[in-house]
Amino acid sequence: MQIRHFRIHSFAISDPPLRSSFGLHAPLALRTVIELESADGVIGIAETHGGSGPAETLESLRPQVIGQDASQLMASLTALRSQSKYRTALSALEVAALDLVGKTVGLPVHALLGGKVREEVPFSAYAFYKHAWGESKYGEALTPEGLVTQVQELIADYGFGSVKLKAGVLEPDQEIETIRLLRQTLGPTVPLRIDPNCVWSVATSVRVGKALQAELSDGGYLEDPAEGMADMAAVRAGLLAEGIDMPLASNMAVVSFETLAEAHKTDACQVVLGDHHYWGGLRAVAALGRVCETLGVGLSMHSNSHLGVSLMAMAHVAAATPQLSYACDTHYPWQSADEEIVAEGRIPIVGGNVRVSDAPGLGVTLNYDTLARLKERYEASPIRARDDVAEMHQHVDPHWQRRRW
Ligand SMILES: O=C([O-])C(=O)C[C@H](O)[C@@H](O)C(=O)[O-]
Ligand SMILES: [Mg+2]
Repeated sequence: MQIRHFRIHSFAISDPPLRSSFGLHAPLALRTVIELESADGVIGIAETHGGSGPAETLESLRPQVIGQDASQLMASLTALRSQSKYRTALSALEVAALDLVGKTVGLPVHALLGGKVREEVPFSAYAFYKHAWGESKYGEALTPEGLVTQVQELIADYGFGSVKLKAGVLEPDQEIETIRLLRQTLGPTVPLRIDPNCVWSVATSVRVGKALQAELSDGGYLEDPAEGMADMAAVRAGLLAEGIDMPLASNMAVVSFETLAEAHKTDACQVVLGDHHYWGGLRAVAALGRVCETLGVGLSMHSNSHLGVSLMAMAHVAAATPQLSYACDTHYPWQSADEEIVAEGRIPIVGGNVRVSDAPGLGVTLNYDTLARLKERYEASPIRARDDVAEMHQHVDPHWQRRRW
């Protein structure tokens, strides 16, 4: 399993005009796929964040990757683990190495992680306020009613059993109304979660939590309402003082084992959104499950605009992590079917679930024609990093600034 070739592919995929408190998604989202090829010609793959920064960090590790045995690669890179700038690159290398090992020995990645405790991994509908332009089949959603229509369409297409609202876009009262309308429309049993990406003050966060006490209970949560550990802890304390034991979830204050330890001291986070792309890989997320169990904290999963290699890697680790207590996030429905780089085709989401593959490795391989097309798009575009503010300035409001409510 000696690694002979290390290929790094930067590419761009279409992305609809989705809104968040950070601004507006650009028409192109950047991704990277890596390939590790062994002396026997077996290829392990992984998908990670895109643009020049991630590609350069991966490139800088080439001398430490070439010539290593794939089964020992992560051990050989141990010294870099403590440096946060390498965490995303190490995560991608770990996934690709596990895929290579799995494809060589004939075992699926979930088996290499200790075995699957579930065949199907639940994912949540990820609803966004959205503009009309672009080629997405989902139309404009800039009102509570528009958002509910979008969610109904997502559920009709994928059967999702829970819903996340990307908030921090409209006035908080309109977002409260959106969640209430979702509850009325979807009935009492669909868990709802709301994530304004830290754009609310402590007082607003507590006010929204109080207003949505009923709607966000029973499997829902309030995700990253306020910025930083101290404010998250203050929101928690404020809600408890009102007699509201609503879980706060986080992928912004809690981004590592170190920050989880800090959050635990102040009760700032009751649900961690793990993400193998930046927590250190699939085994780090599996370990996170153990830590969450020990701390009495729930586990969910964060996503970003992604394709099937990333989605299937999430499915493998989620299948092998007994502590997963919430449906995972995924942006997958926002990506175009004709841009899927997985040769086996688009990963089905049925009944809100992804069935984890039992084929060797991740169970997916690359469609090199599609990858070549998406790489050409990357080369032809000047975009090398995500900039949602610039998109807002260009397409919505030249004076837009991130609002703090
Ligand atoms: O839960 C989250 O914070 C995310 O999913 C982060 C993403 O970047 C999301 O805000 C987006 O796609 O705009
Ligand atoms: Mg979030």
